[in-house]
Amino acid sequence: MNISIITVGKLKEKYLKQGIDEYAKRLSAYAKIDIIEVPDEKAPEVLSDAEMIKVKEKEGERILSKIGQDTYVIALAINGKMKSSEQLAADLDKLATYGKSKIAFVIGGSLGLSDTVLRRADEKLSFSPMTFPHQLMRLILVEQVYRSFRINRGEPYHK
Ligand SMILES: C[S@@+](CC[C@H](N)C(=O)[O-])C[C@H]1O[C@@H](n2cnc3c(N)ncnc32)[C@H](O)[C@@H]1O
Repeated sequence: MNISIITVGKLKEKYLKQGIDEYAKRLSAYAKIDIIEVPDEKAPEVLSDAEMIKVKEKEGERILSKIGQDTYVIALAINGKMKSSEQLAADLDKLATYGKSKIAFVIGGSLGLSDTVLRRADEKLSFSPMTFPHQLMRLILVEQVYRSFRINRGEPYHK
């Protein structure tokens, strides 16, 4: 399975980078993993609604340029569907069974994902009704994807 994680902006914090690298390394034993960073759109602190939409759409175009037509897209969205780890694992297994071998997880920038990206998504996945910083979300996601593969292989993993 080819898993890509598409994110907006450069990861700056060293402690997050170390965690993500560690889980990406572990995950690479089970799947081909690519973490793709697209540039964030520079914007002032305070934005009108219209400016916010414009920023998200620009970042969205960059995200979509990294996604092939045959890729199954899972957008991370606060108001998406919540799943247990076992459910995520089962769903990834099902996708592989039905020949969907390219999966892209998409994480928005600080303003979130554009409507165009959300429309392209095959599903929207929520990790909770709380808002996480997009860079921390990367770490949480890569750990959960790793956990999914361990669950699907029936390998022990601390609960
Ligand atoms: C700082 S959040 C953006 C907040 C923005 N106000 C919104 O509602 O999308 C950045 C990105 O992290 C991801 N994210 C943050 N919290 C999440 C959660 N609880 N579940 C799923 N994705 C989340 C989403 O992809 C979001 O676009």
